[in-house]
Amino acid sequence: MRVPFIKMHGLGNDFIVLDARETALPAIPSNFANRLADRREGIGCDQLIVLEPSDTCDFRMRIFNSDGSEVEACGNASRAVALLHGQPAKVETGGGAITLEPATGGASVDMGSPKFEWDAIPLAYAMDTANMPVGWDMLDAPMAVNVGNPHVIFFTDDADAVDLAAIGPAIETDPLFPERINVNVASIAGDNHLTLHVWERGAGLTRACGTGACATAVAAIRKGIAKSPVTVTLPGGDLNIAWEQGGTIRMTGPATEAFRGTFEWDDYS
Ligand SMILES: N[C@H](CCC[C@H](N)C(=O)O)C(=O)O
Repeated sequence: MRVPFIKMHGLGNDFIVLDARETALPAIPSNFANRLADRREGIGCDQLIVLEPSDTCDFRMRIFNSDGSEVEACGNASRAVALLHGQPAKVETGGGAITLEPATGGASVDMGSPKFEWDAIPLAYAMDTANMPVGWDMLDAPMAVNVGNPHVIFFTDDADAVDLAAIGPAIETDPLFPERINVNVASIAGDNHLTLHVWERGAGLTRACGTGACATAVAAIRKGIAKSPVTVTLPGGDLNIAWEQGGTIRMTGPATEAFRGTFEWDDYS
């Protein structure tokens, strides 16, 4: 069965989008997302995004990392889907409902409210998520935030100097994080301006991570080292994150459609 796809990205964090809102697709088999995401034998992407009907929202967005794991949230893909959908929408995700507002060349997304409780991250045992008594090599005293998906955030003097490819996997899979974790390393780039690198759970180093930018901006505001709105500079470019204590997170930034095509479903299932 030939299936159409749309290839999109948000600041270089790239996606294959399958739109099953009008025409149902077969159930997503295990080992499907990772094979389609393979950059040599598949189409290649950081995440596979599947749009489906929803009983509670305008539609549902499912997110699969390139390792095949299905997860709760994807900020950059939310903006890409907003661009594709072309009008405001309330979208069901595993991490809760989000609101998309397309804007020229991208979108603004209400990502919902962050959670800080240790068991909402989740962590394997109780601790203060604003100043965690843990460390890995040169990274210590992180914060943790759930923005639909779980993030640990390290602030350091020079985020560009951290070899995140070397240390990221150990943190991602540490038993402290029963559902694994997205690993964020940030430094101050200026007033209300952060530099950020992310080792993504289930995808590794990406050129941008929208939920990582949200979690890191929220952590910086909570820590008192930045005020909303915060500009977050990732390797792929800038995102604008607005959040006030007690409110929801608003992420604004670009999204791009790269190309469209079709693939043979049976070759990957
Ligand atoms: N790796 C993430 C999902 C993708 C998030 C990222 N691509 C974004 O833009 O938020 C996780 O396992 O929670």
